[in-house]
Parts: sequence; C-alpha cells; structure tokens
Amino acid sequence: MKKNNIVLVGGGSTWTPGILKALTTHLTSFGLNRVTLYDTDGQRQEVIGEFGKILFQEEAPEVDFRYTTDKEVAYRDVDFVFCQMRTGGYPMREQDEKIPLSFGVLGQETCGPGGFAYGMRSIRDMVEMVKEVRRLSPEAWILNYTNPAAIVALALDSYFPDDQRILNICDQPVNLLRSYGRLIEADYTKFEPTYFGLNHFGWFTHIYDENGQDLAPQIKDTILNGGFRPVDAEQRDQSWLDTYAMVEDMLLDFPEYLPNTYLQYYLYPEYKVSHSNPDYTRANEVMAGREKNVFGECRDIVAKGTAKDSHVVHNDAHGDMIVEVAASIANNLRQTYIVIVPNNGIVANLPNDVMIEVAASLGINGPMPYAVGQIETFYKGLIEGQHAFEKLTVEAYREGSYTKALQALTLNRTVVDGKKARKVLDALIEANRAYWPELT
Ligand SMILES: NC(=O)c1ccc[n+]([C@@H]2O[C@H](COP(=O)([O-])OP(=O)(O)OC[C@H]3O[C@@H](n4cnc5c(N)ncnc54)[C@H](O)[C@@H]3O)[C@@H](O)[C@H]2O)c1
Ligand SMILES: O=P(O)(O)OC[C@H]1O[C@H](O[C@H]2[C@H](O)[C@@H](O)[C@@H](O)O[C@@H]2CO)[C@H](O)[C@@H](O)[C@@H]1O
Ligand SMILES: [Mn+2]
Repeated sequence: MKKNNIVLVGGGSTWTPGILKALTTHLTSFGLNRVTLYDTDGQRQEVIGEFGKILFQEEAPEVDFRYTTDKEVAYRDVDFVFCQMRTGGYPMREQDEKIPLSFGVLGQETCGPGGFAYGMRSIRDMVEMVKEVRRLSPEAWILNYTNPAAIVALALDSYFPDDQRILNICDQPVNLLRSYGRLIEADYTKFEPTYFGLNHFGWFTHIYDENGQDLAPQIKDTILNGGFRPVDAEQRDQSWLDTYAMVEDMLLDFPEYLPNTYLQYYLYPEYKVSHSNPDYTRANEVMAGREKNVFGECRDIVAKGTAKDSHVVHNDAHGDMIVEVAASIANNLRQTYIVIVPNNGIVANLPNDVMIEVAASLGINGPMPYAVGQIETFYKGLIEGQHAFEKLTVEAYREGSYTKALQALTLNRTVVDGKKARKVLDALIEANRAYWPELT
C-alpha cells in the first residue's frame, strides 16, 4: 500500500487532534509517510503540533510528523491536502452570529447572513490555497471541510472548473447516520443511504439495510415517538441537543424525508431567532468549551509527555470521515460517502452547475455519484432559492458587487425583507473590511 504525504491546512484547528488520532487508527487502510500541519497562526498551531509530535511518537513513530507556517514546506510534494481553515477565527464567527441577530435576523455560522459573511471571507483564502497547492503539488487531492462548504464548493468550482481533484465534504450526513444507528440499535456502517440536497440543506430519502429493507420509516417513527439525540449526545453542548430535537418538529410538519439538522434554520427562522441569545451565541459556547478544552488538554499532554488515556481526541465522525474518504480514493476502495459534487444531471430537474450533496462511490478517479432522478416541487423550490443565494454570493465576491450581495441576502429564506437585508449587509461590510473585497 502506498504511503502518503499529507498536509493539514488549519493545523491549529480544534478538530486537528481528532484528525491526527484518526490518521493513527487508520494506518492499515491509509498508509502514511509524512504528516505536516500548516497554519497561518504559528502560536496557535504550536500547541496542537507539540501534541501531535507526542501522539505520533507513541502511535506511529515511523511517520515523519512536523508542523510549519511556511507554505513552501507545507504544500510541496503532497498527495493529500486536508483543509479546515477558519478565516477570521472565532472572533469573526461571533460577529457573523451577533450582527444579524442585532437586526432580528438569524445568526448562524453557515446559514443565512452569517454563512454569507463567512463565505465571503473563506473564498479569498481557499482560492489562494488551491493556487499554491497546485504550484507545488499539481496532482494532490484537496479534501476540504472549510465552511461554509456550500459556498466554498461553488466558488472553487467557479475559479477552478477543470480541477477534478478538489472534493468538498461535510461530516453532518454521516453524523446523522451514526445517530440513526444508535437510535434504532443498528450498525450504521451497513446502511446504504440515498440523500440529496445542497450542503447543510438536504434530505435522506431512504436508508437501506444490508437486506435491502428501507429503515427510514422505522427511524421516522422512532423519532416521532421519542425524539432524537446525536450519537455522541453525552459530549454535546445543549445547543446541539436542541438542534437534534428539532428534527422531530421538522418530521411533524414535513414527514416525507429525514432532514439534515441545518434545515431548521430555513424552515423555522423566526423560532430560531426568538430562541437565540444575541449576547451569547454558539461562538461564545465554542470558545468557552471546545476551544478551551482542546488547547488545555493538548498543553496538559505536552506537560505530561504522553497522550495515552487522553480525552482530547475522542473518536469522532469528523476525523474518521476525512481519513476514510482519502483511503477510499487512494486505494480505489469505491466505498460510498455523501459528498459535494457538481450536479451534471444527478438530480435530473436541477441545473448542472449546482453543487449538490449526494451519495457517491469514491475511487481512484474521485467521486462517481449515484443518480437521484427527479425531485419534487417543494424540495426543488427550496434548493433553487438556496442555490441562487449561494451563486449570487460567489458572484458578489468575484465582481465586488454590492447589488449582488444585497440580492443574495434578500433571497435567503432567513432574511426575505430587502430593507432588513441592506441593514445587515452594511453592518457586515463594516465588520469585514479586513477580509472582503470592496463591494460597489
Ligand atoms: N464541513 C464540515 O462538516 C465541518 C465540520 C467541522 C468543522 N468545519 C470547518 O473546519 C474549519 C475549522 O474549524 P474550527 O472550529 O476548528 O476553527 P479554528 O478557528 O479552531 O481552526 C481554524 C484554523 O485555521 C487557521 N487558518 C485561518 N486562515 C488560514 C489560512 N489562510 N491558511 C491556513 N490556516 C488558516 C486558523 O489560524 C486556525 O488555527 C472551519 O472552517 C469549520 O467551519 C467543517
Ligand atoms: O458549532 P460547532 O463549531 O460545534 O460545529 C459546527 C459544525 O457542525 C457540524 O459538525 C459537527 C460534526 O458533524 C460532528 O462530527 C461533531 O464533530 O460535531 C460537529 C459540531 O460540533 C457541521 O457539519 C459543520 O459543518 C460545522 O462546522
Ligand atoms: Mn458541515
């Protein structure tokens, strides 16, 4: 089996320890020669990098592990790029959430105006990353988690239409599959799902088991009769438990398919605003929780000199998914994952240029998505509106167009009112001067 050189972009991410751990537990399916962390923030990355040194020394000493802030070192001679950067960090996520809320509009990291603002920041750094990687490692696979993945995917498709080795992914569908498995006491690894939509905007239509039986009706009944909790409920903050609980509400109103949890923001924006604290949002919860814990625990591990028995890296869908996706591509395993790809006829009644999220077989030539066919009017209408928002966001960025930015926000189901959209946009422009192109 080939031994790969990989770089993790956003080495200082709170998710990096989990990915590093997943790399060490998947060595028999994804061979490693070298693992490099790269981050623009050297101080942040150093804490995780020192933890990584100990982890690899203990679990996989044969792998060359290193961390750097030098792009030339990071991106040269690489087989796989795992990307998870956050331009502007949590302080800007806090702005994305709080600014819209201050106008009575949904404040969320990847949805609505927050997702728009974050997308406008991510595009710049993601485009630069791809250019630099292509200069130094033209053949590398770029697997991207960076959010908002829907907007990032559309932007990268528009900047690099001929690049067949960029794959945008999200761990939420597989998290839902794991959660269904726990709910009905079934092995989720045997599930064969059918799923369609955009990123953070999709539905499971069927979940077949290994005998060909569709488990979706049983899953829906179980949720409607007893609620829904994430597979790792014991490790979740209350806001995530509330989010999963909303799946029951969505099924009561729209019982046809199993919804992605993120649809709650589009189907019930007023409820979500009225249940948000404009002074303490998810960014505050993450800074006080996951960020503090991950960095604190990495420092403790470094002080102790061992990562054995540590909790910083509980086995999570996020780490497993990106490593398994890489393994499936590298070794032509043709396993099925739900990933983000250009539509090109997969959903028959949506335009080709929509970046859809669907199940695909992943092999040496990348994703081979399974056909979905025609979708019904309700879903088509929702997706077309959301796609128009995403497309206008990318065009607003590329053209520096205030008009397109205003159109994007007005089209978004979480905003709707044009006057409100203008107020939110103007405040977001002010907060993002260091990151966005000028919009005229
Ligand atoms: N697609 C998914 O399902 C999924 C799941 C989880 C997290 N994410 C995304 O992963 C990313 C990381 O999330 P986090 O919560 O750990 O954030 P974080 O702020 O802890 O980590 C992001 C890191 O990226 C670094 N960074 C910023 N700009 C960079 C650049 N241009 N080049 C290299 N590094 C850069 C930062 O310094 C920081 O260390 C975010 O984009 C988040 O939305 C996506
Ligand atoms: O609010 P955050 O920063 O905790 O999470 C935002 C991310 O939420 C989803 O990711 C889940 C992930 O699916 C699951 O594996 C587990 O690790 O929890 C994460 C949330 O805590 C979502 O898919 C991502 O796109 C978001 O970045
Ligand atoms: Mn996601």
